[in-house]
Amino acid sequence: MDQTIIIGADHAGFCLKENIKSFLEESGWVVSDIGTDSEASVDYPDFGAVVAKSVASGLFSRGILVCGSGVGMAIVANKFPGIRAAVCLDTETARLSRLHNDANVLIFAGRKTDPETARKIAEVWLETPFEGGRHQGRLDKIRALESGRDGFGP
Ligand SMILES: O=C(CO)[C@H](O)[C@H](O)[C@H](O)COP(=O)(O)O
Repeated sequence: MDQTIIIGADHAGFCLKENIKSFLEESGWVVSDIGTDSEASVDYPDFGAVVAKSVASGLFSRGILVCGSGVGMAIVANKFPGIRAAVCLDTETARLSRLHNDANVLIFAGRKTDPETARKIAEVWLETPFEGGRHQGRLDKIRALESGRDGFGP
């Protein structure tokens, strides 16, 4: 698997981002950190968009985002066609987001998840493959929705 990954956070996710970045580097990943670089208040869309665009364009195959609750980053990241971003508060959700959804962006809640739990979640998420099979057809339908080929809407 490609061992490079892009990571970003807002001020509420900064501390957890730093911790996860160290964990990834210790585990042999080459990490591209796009900020933020402190706990000074910033706007999560600025960072979520950079990570999501970098993954959607194929520059990176995986990304990680952190904000306070995970919700803001999820809303931003999932605006980009090709992005399947999952907020994971536990390892089971992380596992399923890979097995069933082929999630390509992992989102943490910096104000809810402790570093030890986050490291376990990241490990499971990075190591679990996509199961394919019946799940591939569902991803194909999401792709069709993104490109307007779904038959719904105006
Ligand atoms: O978007 C969010 C909440 O849905 C994120 O958790 C942000 O990190 C949060 O809104 C930031 O809040 P703050 O009061 O500006 O620190």
